[in-house]
Amino acid sequence: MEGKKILKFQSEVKQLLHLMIHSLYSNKEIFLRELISNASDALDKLRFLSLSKPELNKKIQKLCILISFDKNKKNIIIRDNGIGMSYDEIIDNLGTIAKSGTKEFLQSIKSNTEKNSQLIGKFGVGFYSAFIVSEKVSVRTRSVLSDEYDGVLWESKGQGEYSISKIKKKETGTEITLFLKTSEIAFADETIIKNIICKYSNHISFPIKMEAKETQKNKIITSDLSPKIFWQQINTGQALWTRKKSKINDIEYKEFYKNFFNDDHNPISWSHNHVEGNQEYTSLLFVKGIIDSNDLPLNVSREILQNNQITKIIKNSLTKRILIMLDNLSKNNPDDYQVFWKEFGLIFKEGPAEDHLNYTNIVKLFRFSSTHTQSEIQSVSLDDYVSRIQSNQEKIFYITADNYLSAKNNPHLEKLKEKNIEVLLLFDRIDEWMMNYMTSFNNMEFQSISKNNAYLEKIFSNKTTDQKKSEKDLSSMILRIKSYLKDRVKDVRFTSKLINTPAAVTTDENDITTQMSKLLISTGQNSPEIKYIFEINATHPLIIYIFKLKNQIKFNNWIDLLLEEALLSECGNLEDPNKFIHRINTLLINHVHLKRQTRNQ
Ligand SMILES: Nc1ncnc2c1ncn2[C@@H]1O[C@H](COP(=O)(O)OP(=O)(O)OP(=O)(O)O)[C@@H](O)[C@H]1O
Repeated sequence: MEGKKILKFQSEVKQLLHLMIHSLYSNKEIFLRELISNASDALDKLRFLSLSKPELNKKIQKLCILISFDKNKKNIIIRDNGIGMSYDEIIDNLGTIAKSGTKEFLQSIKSNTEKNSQLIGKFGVGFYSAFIVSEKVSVRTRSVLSDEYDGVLWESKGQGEYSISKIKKKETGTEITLFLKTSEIAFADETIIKNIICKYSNHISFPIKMEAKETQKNKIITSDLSPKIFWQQINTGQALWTRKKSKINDIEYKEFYKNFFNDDHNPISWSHNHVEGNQEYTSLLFVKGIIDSNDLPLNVSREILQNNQITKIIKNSLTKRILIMLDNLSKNNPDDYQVFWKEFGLIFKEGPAEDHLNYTNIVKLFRFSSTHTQSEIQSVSLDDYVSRIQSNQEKIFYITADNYLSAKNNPHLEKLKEKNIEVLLLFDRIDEWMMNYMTSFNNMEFQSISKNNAYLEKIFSNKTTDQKKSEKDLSSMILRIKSYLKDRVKDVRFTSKLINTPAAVTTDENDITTQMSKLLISTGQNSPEIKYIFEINATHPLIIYIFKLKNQIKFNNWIDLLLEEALLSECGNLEDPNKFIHRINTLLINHVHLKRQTRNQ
């Protein structure tokens, strides 16, 4: 041993170690998963390095991870013949935290003490988890690029400092010895170690071997009378996705997902396929997924991989597969699909704009709130909508608003509700933008009911005799309003859309909608000013009352009030709310005076 140095851990490592050791760590056994995963990474790195250094080829013939234990010495040893570490690398890797993920983990831990133990499971916390069960950890390592006198011994009790010295090490690779705390000595046990490996590390593609003694069952033919030690492979050595679908049960898929992706929850669904043909690959998809193919180039720069023709073909077919998987889930297990939609619906809504190729299959998976279900829960599919459509209905109606209640109570819905025509209620912020791309379904166009349009006119053209008479009687009112409002509105007209509401505003077919304008403004862009069409319900008692007003000032005041009400309902706010409040108060005072006068007479 040469030049032993004592060095201090970076302060974040100290924090992490403190947490590891003192937090309520219910899941102590994961220390082995983390160390095996590091060993497996080290083997992968060596394999990768050998691509550019053929002299390392013979080292990659027998890559493996060896685990041994000694109950009496209270230790567990994890060995790999991977890439190893040099003196400087070990200081960088085991003395500091360079990974942003670990920093993020520390951050979340600090602000969320209650969920600490849950959180630890979510992040791969790596090497330092060894200190959960060990009072001392010793690492003997030698980089494949160093000679035998450049081995390194790193030791620490996990209390703020570590020692480091140069040693002679014959083999390249890393050997980690865990000196177990007395309270954790139970981990030095064959069955326990085997179970942990099978639970967390079965999918590791390198053999994980354990020291085993000869027993009656696994007798080795030997002339020697003393029991033989040999290395027994514990993991199946075959990644889960490479096994036959029929030989894997649901529990294995679920456990694999949770361990591989560091997730506490079970996957909602998965799709496991082996494809043969021009390209051969296996995929196991949980939205997060694994693709295993020998056809991909070994030169794994992300750009090269993404632009590769084979990657593009695989990507296209996997997108289709995921859409089929979701479609099956939505049909066979709508409750689980609802969980998916709640979590990912917003992202999914980017689909029509981003992926024209799969447009039909994407929009089929959309779920909406509608006037039929009368619920904020987005559960209506476009197929559901079409199945309930009226015999003469040619379009799919929708309305966009800031939230469910303003969509549901929008006055534009009044007549449609009476006619039993279903309307989709869209109130996610992305919806208005999405509707620019979601133009049709099953050859039916979408139609916003707050936009003026010839088809909507047609739907409402079937006016009652009362309505026709009222509109005829009140026809002069339109001109009177127009000459007062002038260019404050684009047009004034009668409407038969409304029942309980005296007036409403709509936008012209080719004009920008209120929601789109709001979206532009909220993203810091300029929005053109909207000129609304002011629509009057000629059968409403208030309109009939106003029509009869001879006093022009009073008439104008009422028209202002109706326009403000309509704008408030459409936009959710007013340019000058105080003016509106003042107007209402004046009208109320007049009303009270009038009542008093009548009583006094
Ligand atoms: N057996 C090993 N052989 C070679 N290098 C290793 C080994 N174990 C750890 N290392 C080095 O130490 C670094 C830190 O390990 P640590 O487990 O803390 O984090 P990580 O492996 O980068 O991430 P994760 O949190 O996902 O495990 C690794 O990135 C690797 O470079």
